[in-house]
Amino acid sequence: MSDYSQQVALLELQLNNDSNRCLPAQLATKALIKEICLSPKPGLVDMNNSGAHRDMDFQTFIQSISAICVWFERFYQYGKTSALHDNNLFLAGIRPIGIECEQAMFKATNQVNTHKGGIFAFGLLLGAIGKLEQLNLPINIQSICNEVSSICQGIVQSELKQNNLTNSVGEKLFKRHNLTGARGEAESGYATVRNISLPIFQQMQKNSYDEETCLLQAMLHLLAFNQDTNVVSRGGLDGLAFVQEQAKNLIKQGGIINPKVRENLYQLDSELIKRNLSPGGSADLIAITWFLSQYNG
Ligand SMILES: CC(C)(COP(=O)(O)OP(=O)(O)OC[C@H]1O[C@@H](n2cnc3c(N)ncnc32)[C@H](O[C@H]2O[C@H](COP(=O)(O)OP(=O)(O)OP(=O)(O)O)[C@@H](O)[C@H]2O)[C@@H]1O)[C@@H](O)C(=O)NCCC(=O)NCCS
Ligand SMILES: Nc1ncnc2[nH]cnc12
Repeated sequence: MSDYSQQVALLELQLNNDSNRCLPAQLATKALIKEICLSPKPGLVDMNNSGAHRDMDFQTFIQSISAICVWFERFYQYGKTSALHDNNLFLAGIRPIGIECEQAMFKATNQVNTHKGGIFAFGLLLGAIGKLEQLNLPINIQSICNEVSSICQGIVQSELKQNNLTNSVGEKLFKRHNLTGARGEAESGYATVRNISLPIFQQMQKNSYDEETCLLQAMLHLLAFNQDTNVVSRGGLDGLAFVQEQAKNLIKQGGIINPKVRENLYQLDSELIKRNLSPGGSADLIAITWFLSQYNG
């Protein structure tokens, strides 16, 4: 068994052993476990190092997952009980749960932001699945993503274009560079995942590569194409262009199935650490890629 599979199995036992929890909540927890274990992830926290982060490490992420996974059931149940609400009301109702979950994360990590983007995304995905289930509608990649997109319809317009007041990282970057970040990705129904990383992940699976290799290849494509506001907040648009160019170069060489590229990933990790660049948004999308792959067909 690879280090990745061993660590995933260990953490599954430790963090995901409550069989009373609904399946979507268990899958979301699994997705976060797989993301943190996947290594090497350039600039990000993984099993090898803390990437470009000085305030968090692998253990911080385990504490974070342990604190937030108990909230996943709440998002799903909210989706069921609020299935008949219109989309605006649905979103307004799920946000306080998201904020409470964020607070639980900050408490568990000593105020470090490990999964703010992940909570936002999985809150919406689990809420959408609960709603679909309650309405007896089909549950698959397309229907889940359509539902998140409907729930978030107008969120970029209303929170980034009009009421851009709180000056969160996302709001500042929208003003400066027109980047729509986590909100844009949700409103598009996870277009970057559906159009880029998920097809790559599925193609690799079809070609019988192991899960770790499939996820690393999906990650390379996210690094190459995702407009990651975390990278921009630390390194500006030049930082984003650098990460994307490097990843595109590795893809051109065949990606992760070329053993030389696997080696180069370690070099890219060192380079991003040196430049203080961390693709935290892409980390979330890795987890979402795996999660959605479980709803294929
Ligand atoms: C809507 C919110 C997510 C608001 O947050 P904000 O206005 O800050 O929005 P964004 O910058 O757009 O994104 C927030 C996080 O989303 C991830 N992200 C970034 N780019 C993308 C992208 N293109 N697609 C998808 N997701 C993206 C990213 O999260 C990850 O990185 C974080 C760790 O990185 P780090 O570098 O450590 O970040 P900081 O500590 O902030 O900075 P440093 O000082 O270290 O440099 C980690 O969170 C990852 O998950 C972005 O950070 C949302 O917060 C909100 O409204 N919350 C309320 C709850 C809610 O509404 N929930 C709804 C339903 S549950
Ligand atoms: N592995 C990781 N490293 C840094 N930031 C992240 N945000 C989500 N996952 C992350």
